[in-house]
Amino acid sequence: MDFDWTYTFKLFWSRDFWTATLLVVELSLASWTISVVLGFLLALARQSPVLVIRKAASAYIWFFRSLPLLVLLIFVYNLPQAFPSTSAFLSIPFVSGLIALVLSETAYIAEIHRGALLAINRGQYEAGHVLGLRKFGIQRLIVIPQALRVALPALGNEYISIVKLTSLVSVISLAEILLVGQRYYTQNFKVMETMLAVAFYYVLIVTVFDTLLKMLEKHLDFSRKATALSGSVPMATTAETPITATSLEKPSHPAIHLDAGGKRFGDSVVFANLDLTVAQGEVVSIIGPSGSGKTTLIRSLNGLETLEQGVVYLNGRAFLAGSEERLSATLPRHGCEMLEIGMVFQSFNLFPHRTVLENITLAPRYHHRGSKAEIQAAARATLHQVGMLAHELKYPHQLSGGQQQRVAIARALAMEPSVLLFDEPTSALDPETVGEVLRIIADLARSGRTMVIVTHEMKFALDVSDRVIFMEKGQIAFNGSPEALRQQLQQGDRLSEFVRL
Ligand SMILES: Nc1ncnc2c1ncn2[C@@H]1O[C@H](COP(=O)(O)OP(=O)(O)OP(=O)(O)O)[C@@H](O)[C@H]1O
Repeated sequence: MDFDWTYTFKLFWSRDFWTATLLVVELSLASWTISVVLGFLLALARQSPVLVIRKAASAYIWFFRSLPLLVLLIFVYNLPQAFPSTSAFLSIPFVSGLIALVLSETAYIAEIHRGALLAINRGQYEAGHVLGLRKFGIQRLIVIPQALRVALPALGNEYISIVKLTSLVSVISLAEILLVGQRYYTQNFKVMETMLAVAFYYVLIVTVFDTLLKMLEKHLDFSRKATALSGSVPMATTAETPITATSLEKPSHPAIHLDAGGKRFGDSVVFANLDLTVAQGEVVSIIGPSGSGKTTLIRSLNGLETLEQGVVYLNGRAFLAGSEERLSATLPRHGCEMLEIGMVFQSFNLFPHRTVLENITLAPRYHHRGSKAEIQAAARATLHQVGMLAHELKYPHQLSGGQQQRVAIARALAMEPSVLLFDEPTSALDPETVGEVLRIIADLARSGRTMVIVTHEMKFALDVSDRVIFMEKGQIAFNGSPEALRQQLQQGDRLSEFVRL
C-alpha cells in the first residue's frame, strides 16, 4: 500500500491544524452555548399562554429546521450584497458561521429543552408557587436545574453535531480543519494521508468534549449522589421536642374565608356559591367521597386553581378573586400574602435535585429571611421537630414516603405561614408510614395553628379537628364539630353511610 504515514504523523504537529482545531472549538462552543440559552427561551415561548408568541416560536422552529445549514451559511455570508451596512461584521467568516449555526441550532435545541421542560412534574411548579417564588425564581431554582439534567445527554449530542457541522463553514472560507486539509492536499495530492489527519482532529475534539460532558452529567445526576454525613449535626430520628404553639394573636376576623366561591372545569361545575370560613387557630378537616371537590376547594384557597366566582379573604384582607369578579383586577398580585399560606401536597413535591436541608432553606433564602447560618439553624430546628434532622443531607429519593412527607411538612413550616393546607397528606403513603405523618399533623393541630386538612382518614379527622366538613357533589352537606358528627352518625343517613365505608 502506497500510504505516506510519515507525512500523516507530521500533520499531527502542524501549527495550521492546531490553529484550525482551536478555531473549531471556539466556534462550536460559542454556537452551542448561545443556542442552549436562546433555545431555552424559545422553548418557553413555545409553551407561552400568548398565542402569537407560541405561533411565532413554532414558525421559527419549523423554518430553521427545514433550512439546510449550507444554504443558511451562504445566505448569511452574502447578506452584505443586499444590506451593505452589515458587511463590517458579516464579511468575517467566523461571525457569519456563528450566526448561521446559532440560527439553525437554536431551533433544534429548543425542541430538546421543550422535551425536558415537559418532563418536569407540574407539582414542582406548584411547590415553588406555594412557597411564594416568582416565575423567574421557579425557573432558576427549580425547573432549569432539573430540565438541564434531563436535557444534558441530548445537548451533549447536539454539541458533537455542531463540531462536525463546522466543517461546512469551510464553504465561506473559514480556515477550519477541513479547509486546512483541502489546502494541503491540493498542493501535494496526498488526499488519504491528509484526510486521516483531518479525521484525527475532529475525533480528538469530540472525545475530549464528550468526556467532559459525561463528567458534567454525572455531577448533575443527584440520583447517584451518596449522602455525606455531617459530624457537626446532632442526630435525632424522632420528634423529641413538642411542636410549640404559635404566637399568633387571635384577631376577630377569620384566618381564611371563601365567600361565594364558584369553580368549574369547562362545562363541569365542581362547586358554586360555596362559603368556607376557618377561624384563627381552628383545625378544619374536609371529608367526602371521591370527586366531591375537596381538593379543588383547598387548591382554590391559595390560587393553585383559579376560581370563576367568589373572593378569598386572608386574615381579613381580600387575597384572591374569581376571574369573573370585578375585584380580580384590583387585587394586589399575591406576593407576601402567598407566604401566609403553607401547603403540603399528597405527592410531597419535594425538589429532587436538592438535599433535605436545601428543600427547607430554599424559600427562606429566596425571601431573605436572615443570613444563611440563621436560616440553616431554623431549618434544622424544624427538621428536628418532624424527626428528620438525621437525614438533612439526603436527597428525597433516599427517603421513604413517610419521611418525604415529614420533610414536606417542615418545608411548609419554614416560611412560618399563618394557615397550613394539607391536601390528602397520607393518601400516597404505605399503611405503615401513615401513622408517623398523622402524628406530626396532630402535634401541629394541638399547637394552635390554623389548618385545613383534606383527608380520607376518618378517625384522624374526628380526633384532631375542631370542625369537620363533609362535602358531596360540590356542596357542604355537613359542617360541625366532631361531637356533632358523631351524633349525626346515629341517624343512619348518607353521611353515616360514607363514614362507615
Ligand atoms: N384539572 C382538572 N380538569 C378537569 N376536571 C377536573 C380537574 N381537577 C378536578 N377535576 C374534576 O373536578 C371534580 C372534583 O375533583 P376533586 O379532585 O376536587 O375531588 P376530590 O373530592 O378531591 O376527589 P378525591 O378524593 O378523589 O381526590 C372531579 O369531577 C374531577 O374529575
